[in-house]
Amino acid sequence: MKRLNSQLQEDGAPMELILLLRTLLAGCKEIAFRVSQGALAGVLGSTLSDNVQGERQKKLDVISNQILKDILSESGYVKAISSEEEDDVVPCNPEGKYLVSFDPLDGSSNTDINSLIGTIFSITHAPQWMKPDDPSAFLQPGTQIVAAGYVLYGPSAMLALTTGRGTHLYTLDKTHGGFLLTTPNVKVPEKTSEFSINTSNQRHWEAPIQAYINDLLAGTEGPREKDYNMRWVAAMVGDIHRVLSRGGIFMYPYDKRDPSKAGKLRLLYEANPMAFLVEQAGGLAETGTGRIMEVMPTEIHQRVPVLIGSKEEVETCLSYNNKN
Ligand SMILES: O=P(O)(O)OC[C@H]1O[C@](O)(COP(=O)(O)O)[C@@H](O)[C@@H]1O
Ligand SMILES: [Mg+2]
Ligand SMILES: [Mg+2]
Repeated sequence: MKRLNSQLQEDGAPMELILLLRTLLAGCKEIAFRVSQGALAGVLGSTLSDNVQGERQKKLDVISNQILKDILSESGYVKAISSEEEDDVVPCNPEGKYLVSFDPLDGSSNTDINSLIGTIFSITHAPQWMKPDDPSAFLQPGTQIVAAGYVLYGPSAMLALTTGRGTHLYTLDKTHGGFLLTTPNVKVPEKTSEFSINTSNQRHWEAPIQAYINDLLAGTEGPREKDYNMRWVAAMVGDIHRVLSRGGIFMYPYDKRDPSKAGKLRLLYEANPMAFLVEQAGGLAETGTGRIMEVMPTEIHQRVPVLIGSKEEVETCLSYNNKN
């Protein structure tokens, strides 16, 4: 099986980007090991502190964040880091060519129930004008991303990665510790009968989303004349991996619980990297009013509504905006 390195070279990735990705993934392998140790290593449970998102941090949030911060800041390739778990950007090597944004541990509510969790990341060029502690350099639209991916810590540790030449899936071979290419150029089916949304928020959704979901739930008796199945992993990395693997629509739309927030999921750490991966696999990634990757960020912890997945299903969902 092909190794990560040769696929990245085949995709024309510059050597320094390949070395940065290998460094980042070495951190993810360390996280995969810590996660697999679970209670044996005392990594389960919560800390006593809340992060800038206002969420109680899990021990694994803090551990994963520290592992990635250390390995990236020592690498020399990175000018600065922005993390879901850090209030501000973390300055690294002033000569570094790249910026890395990451969600060190996605699916935090799953850590203590041994369910799916992962790490999500994206890489952009570091503007020469920027000072390493300048957050404005991170306010680049998703169209500027040069590499994005996630590592899913599941029954097997899997990597989904794109450098803009398709999306490939790799599996971590624990015998020699390398990621091997298991699905090259994965394609998201255009049609699906599977949707993914936290329906406990239904009463807070806007009317078009309410109508769209009601029609899915109506099945063959309804206007869609087809039965749909529902899945919710409560970890975006797990739900998007299912979408990449067999199609579907994953949604975390705007809801009225907190009108000051445009959604729950973070643009830089979650929505943009997942949008790049799914678009490179032939799917769509929308906010409801436009392409996620064209959103011009205004701050590093910005949230956006998310509708991602099978092309025809996302288009149908968006068409409900025009219905009375
Ligand atoms: O608890 P809810 O409303 O189901 O939200 C689940 C969503 O929240 C998240 O867990 C947020 O990510 P973090 O765990 O990194 O904070 C997503 O992975 C997931 O899609
Ligand atoms: Mg997350
Ligand atoms: Mg997280």
